[in-house]
Formats: sequence, structure tokens, C-alpha cells
Amino acid sequence: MTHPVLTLRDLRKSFGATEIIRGVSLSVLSDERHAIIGPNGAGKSTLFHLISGNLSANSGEISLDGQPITGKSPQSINRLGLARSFQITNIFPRLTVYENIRMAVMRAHGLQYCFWRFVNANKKVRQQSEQLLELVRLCPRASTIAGEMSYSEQRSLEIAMTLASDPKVILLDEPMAGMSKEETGYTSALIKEVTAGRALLIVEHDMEVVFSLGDRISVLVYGEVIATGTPDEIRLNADVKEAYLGEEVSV
Ligand SMILES: Nc1ncnc2c1ncn2[C@@H]1O[C@H](COP(=O)(O)OP(=O)(O)OP(=O)(O)O)[C@@H](O)[C@H]1O
Repeated sequence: MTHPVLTLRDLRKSFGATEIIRGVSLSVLSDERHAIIGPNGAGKSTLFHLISGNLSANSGEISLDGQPITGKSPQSINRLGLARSFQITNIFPRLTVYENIRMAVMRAHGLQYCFWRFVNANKKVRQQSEQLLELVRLCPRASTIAGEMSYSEQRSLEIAMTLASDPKVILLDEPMAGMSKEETGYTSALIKEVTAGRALLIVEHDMEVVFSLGDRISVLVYGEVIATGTPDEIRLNADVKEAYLGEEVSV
């Protein structure tokens, strides 16, 4: 049943004397794709760092599936069911696609690298790795060196690795950055497909992607959420139009 799976309550973060996140409250439902948009410097990355535990908040609360996660380490937040995908830095460029996925699946099962030579015998790991490959349409690339693939293929691999831990919430940080229009279209459709029925929180500058992918959109301006709503509601919101004055939001 749909329920709020990630909740932020009056979250605040300052760097020195400057308050960057100024009382953000937000709820992400268990089966929605929720996009965060906002002008440059609004605090989107900072907000993601707070949620994933890479930065700690000055005040406020974050809960994941009802459990407080404020102040926990990124590793323990990850174990509790939140997976964050950073650009393509999580992949091992010299390993094959299959080896990368297998590594992520092993990690998700808590298997250490000293088990390496037993891995091929581990049917569960192999089956799950193959399923993930199939999900992101990378079966034909299984034995390709990851670093030699196109940017969007590397991104698909990264997404599969994020899904390996079967997370309750997925955070995607500008997944389309640096992509061509064609790659963007492909990756956006893939994200839509593989996150169906899960909670996705995405920061993305490409408005076409945001408005087609997001079930709901929150607009962050100067560290405050000025509006949350469906794409249609956001499109028509006067405060949002004003915040984006001079920028292109005509979607
Ligand atoms: N570690 C830090 N120390 C000091 N100031 C910081 C730090 N990290 C971010 N800031 C400042 O906080 C503000 C918000 O930055 P943030 O990167 O979160 O914005 P953003 O909305 O993600 O921007 P963009 O869309 O350009 O990526 C900026 O003014 C930035 O300079």
C-alpha cells in the first residue's frame, strides 16, 4: 500500500553563517517518482547529501520507512534501504559489465571479497546478476569492459548496481548530465521502467525529463520548498513561474 517512505521535517543546514537549507519538509511516497527542481545554488545537492548521510543537518528530522535516520552514516542509511546513485563514479571502469553487477549483488548480500573464488558457484548471486543485466538491457554487453561503453550504457549499469540492494528509496543525482538528447530519452524511459512501484527522488535540470518522469515535483528556491505538486500543478503555479523568471520552463 502507498505510504510515505521518506519524510523530511523542518530540515536546516548552514555552511558558516549562511543557511542553505531553510526548513525543508517533504514526503516521498513508496511508489512515486518525485523530482526536485530549482535554480542553480538552490540547495538541491546539499539536500541530497543530507538525506544520504554525507552531510549532517543542523536541525530537523529525516525518517526512512518510519525510522529516524538523522545523524546516521551513509553506510547504515544504505543498509536501511536508501540507495544513492552518483553520476558514474560507482562503477569499476576496468571490470566487465557482469563483474560490476556481480560486485554490487555480492555487496548487497553482505559477501566479502575473500569469497571471490566461490562466487561462480553461488547460484543466487549469478541469477540476480543476470536478472539485473536483463532489466537494464545490458545482456549483450555482459563481457564488455565497463569503461569502454557509451555514457548512457554506463549510466544503465550504474542504475542496475543501485537496484542490486533492492532499495526502498532511490536517489538519482542529475542522471542525464552530459547526455545527448537521444541518450537522455533512452535513459529517462529506462529509469521510468525500472523504478515502477518504487520510491524515486531525482534531481534533474532537464525539464522535459522532470515533467515526463515525475509523478510529483517539488520546487526548491533559496533552500525552501516553494511548491509541491503534480507536473500540471507546478506548470501553472505562479510562485514557480516567478522563481524561474527569465529561465526556460515552458514544458
Ligand atoms: N561545503 C560547502 N561549503 C560552503 N558552501 C557550500 C558547500 N556546499 C554548497 N555550498 C553552497 O550552498 C549553496 C547551494 O549549493 P548546492 O550545490 O546544494 O545547490 P544546487 O541547487 O545543487 O545547485 P546546482 O543546480 O548548481 O547544482 C551554494 O551557494 C553553494 O555555494
